[in-house]
Formats: sequence, C-alpha cells, structure tokens
Amino acid sequence: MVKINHYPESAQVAASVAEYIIKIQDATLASKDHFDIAISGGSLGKVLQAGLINDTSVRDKVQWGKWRVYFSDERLVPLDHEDSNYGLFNELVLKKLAHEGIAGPTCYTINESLLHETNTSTDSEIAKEYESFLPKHLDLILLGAGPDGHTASLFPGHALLKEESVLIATISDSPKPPSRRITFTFPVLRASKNIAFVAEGAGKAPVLREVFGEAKSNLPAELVNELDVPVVWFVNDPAVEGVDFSKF
Ligand SMILES: O=C1O[C@H](COP(=O)(O)O)[C@@H](O)[C@H](O)[C@H]1O
Repeated sequence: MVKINHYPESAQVAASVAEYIIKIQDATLASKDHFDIAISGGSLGKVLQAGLINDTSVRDKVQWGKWRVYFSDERLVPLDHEDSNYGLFNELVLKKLAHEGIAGPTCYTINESLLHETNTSTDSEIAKEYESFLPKHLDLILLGAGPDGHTASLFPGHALLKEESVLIATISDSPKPPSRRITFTFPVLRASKNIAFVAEGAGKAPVLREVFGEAKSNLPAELVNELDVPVVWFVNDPAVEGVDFSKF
C-alpha cells in the first residue's frame, strides 16, 4: 500500500514526517523496549533536524534513548568525512542533541578500522559486519529518492537490484560519488515493518512522474513501492508537479 502526502512548504513536510515517525515510535514502544529505525543520507538529514529537533513541540516526544539507528546505505569514507551519511546525521542531529544535553540514540556505523582509502579489499568485511548488527525486521526505514530514481545505494539498472543472498551489499561503481558504498538490499526493505520516502524539490519531479506513472519504469524507488510493506511518501508540491495521483 502506497500513500503520498504532499505539502506546499518544506516546513510542512518536516512536520508531517516528524508526526509520522513519532506515531510509529509510540506504536513500536508499546510492545518492545527499543525502536529500530534506519535513515538515509542526502537531504533527509535537514528534514529530521527541522522536524524532530528544531520543532520544540515534537522534541519532547522523541524517545531518543530507545532508538537504535541504522543507515540504509553508507559511503565507505571515514565517519567524519563530509560524504559520510553517519557524519551528516552526526552534524545535523547528534551534535544538536548533545548541545541541548539530550541523550542520543544508539547508532550502528560502519567499522572505520576496516576502511582502506585506496583499495576495496575489506569492503565486503565491512558489509558483513554491518549485516550482523541488523535486526530481523526494522520498525521503520526512511529513504530518499535521487533524481535518477535511486534509493539507498540501489541504482537504476544495477545488478544489486536483484541481490537476494546478502542483506548488506557492497557497491564499487556507484554512479553518484563516492563510488564505494554499502547498501541495504531488497530483502531488508521487504522485511521492514514500514517504509517512508522523503523527496523535495522540482529536480525530483521528472523521476517521480516516472515512478508514479502508468508505465512500469523499474526504477528502484518504484520497486520499493511495489513491496508488500506500507510505504508512505512525504513530498513538497514542486517534487510531484505533474504526477498523476489517481491510483494512490
Ligand atoms: O547518495 C545518496 O542519495 C540518496 C538521495 O539523496 P537526496 O539528497 O536526493 O535525498 C540518499 O537517500 C542516500 O542515502 C544517499 O547515500
């Protein structure tokens, strides 16, 4: 089941994403003592900062101490590198929490000590170790969608779209730099209890018209929509200009 929530302003997108996260957090914590959430890099970080931290009416509802945060994909760079998805989350969210004296979540990061700057020999060890951290079912995965339709580090037409044997795959030819990354594969997405996409800006409109169009595009974001998982999109109006919502 796919649902699209669209709003004129980015601030409304952030508020709606935050409300949705809190709803799933609360429902999850009613039956277990922690909340397993995966986040993505790119533009999502700012949305999380705006919705969960800057909005003081929401801030008190986030039970950060019970969150276990995973990354739907990670670039194979040091964690303090500007390309690191953890690094971005750290800058935009974790440091803010620390500054406010709020105890942050438990974050599962790649093992930096296995990183080699120029050779890829241990990338699969990094992926294997990361896979060992994953719970059987994530409570929520927050994804972005690139202007080419990629999500996590699953790119259009790439062989990893068909990867079923591992939960975390390595990629060394990412069309978007940096080229070396690890990523969730479809088995992880399929096992998740909930998935949400956040996509904003007119630059996303052409690809979202394809993802939500009549003709099958086979774009990664469309393949996620087709999973037997509740999928909710949070977008601003420019991102869905010309999208036909009639079937959603
Ligand atoms: O490379 C990546 O891009 C996607 C999309 O990013 P966005 O800035 O267009 O929202 C992101 O979801 C992914 O985690 C990241 O590694």
